[in-house]
Amino acid sequence: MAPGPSKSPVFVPFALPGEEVLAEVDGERGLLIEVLKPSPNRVAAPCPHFSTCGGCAVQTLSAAAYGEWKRGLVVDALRHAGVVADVAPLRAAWGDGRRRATFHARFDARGRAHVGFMEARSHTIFELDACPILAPDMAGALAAAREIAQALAGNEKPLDLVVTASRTGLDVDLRGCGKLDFHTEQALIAVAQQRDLARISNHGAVMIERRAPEVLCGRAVVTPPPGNFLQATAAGEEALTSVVVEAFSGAKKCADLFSGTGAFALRLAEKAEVFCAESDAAALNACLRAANTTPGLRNVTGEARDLFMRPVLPAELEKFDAVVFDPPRAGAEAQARDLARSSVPKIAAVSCNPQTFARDARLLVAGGYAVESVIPVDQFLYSPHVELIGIFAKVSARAKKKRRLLG
Ligand SMILES: C[S@@+](CC[C@H](N)C(=O)[O-])C[C@H]1O[C@@H](n2cnc3c(N)ncnc32)[C@H](O)[C@@H]1O
Repeated sequence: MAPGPSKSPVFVPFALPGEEVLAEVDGERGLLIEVLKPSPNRVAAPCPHFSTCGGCAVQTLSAAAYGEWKRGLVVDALRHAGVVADVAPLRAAWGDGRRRATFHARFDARGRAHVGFMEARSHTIFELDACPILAPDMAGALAAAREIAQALAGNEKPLDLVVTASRTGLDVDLRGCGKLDFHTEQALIAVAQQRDLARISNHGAVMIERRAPEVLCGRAVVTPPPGNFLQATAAGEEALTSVVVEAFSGAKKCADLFSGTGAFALRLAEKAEVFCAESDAAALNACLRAANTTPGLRNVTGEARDLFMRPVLPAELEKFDAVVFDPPRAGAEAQARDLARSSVPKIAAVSCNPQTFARDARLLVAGGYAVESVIPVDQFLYSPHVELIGIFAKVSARAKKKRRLLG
């Protein structure tokens, strides 16, 4: 962001703070032509597709500046919401790369499928053979996506392919192609065989499952339902869950709200009984099945429940020593209100959106919770996305009074 000719700010993608640049300005946006005076924080972009591919916009910041910038996104959101908290340095959790990606496909007039990511500032597909931020287990994902898309060429609708690396092979869920006829399904089954894919589904409906996809959650082996949410990197899931497991050590009864397929629950169940609540019944069942088939885990129970409409109430929460909640980007306002009114001793809030995290944290603080730690976690290398985790402890009325007296 820089002052434009009219002194109103102009957003110039790929320019860094403090730089002097030559840009073609159109309204509030500028097209970077040349960097005249580079920032001392500027480094060379590591990816050859930088600035053409729309995927990874923030590659030219030095590691230290990048870490401070992402941490700053969390600091700003908390400050804006009026929540006082020390924010830890950014934890890099890229591990060996992304184990899940959504590729886009579009078809040209000759019926050729173009598959890849969107180009920067455009609706054109940027085709690439390899993406450096994908995990090695995603090798072959782009080639498989291209063959699948080509088999759907008659379809013409814009298509998305969600590809997840599982330990039994790639798991592909198609979005946007509608109901397929017999011949197209047969062509896709042939691609699955040739490419040795684990599964292909069409918007959650399994078309072919050659092997059940498997993902490890601690000691448990989960078969996620098609197109299921999964933390973007295995290292990210490990980073987030290890903070929660450590914060909840000693807890005997825990709850995992917005539990998905049990990333937190199945690890916590190594030491504690866990209750899960999640709106997606298929994800919840996958978690419960994994819990039941993993020797040595404590009891894991669950309820398919819409926590926006029907949050777990303070009276229901009383039996838990610790609760983790990990909602979608919209956050968990209703659930945070009820958690704030409970006396659960320890709460972990996990989020992919600093703004809604800050709003929910403010509710917890207003309800008598103290912020013990806030840790930003980076799974989405080179993107403006940041995950974060906050640990909160209930301050009893007596302890609160004592703290006030002590200043
Ligand atoms: C960010 S994911 C977290 C999943 C899991 N904790 C994990 O780490 O893999 C959010 C989860 O919230 C679930 N969800 C979305 N809206 C919900 C709602 N209204 N009530 C309950 N669960 C919901 C989604 O299905 C998804 O599993």
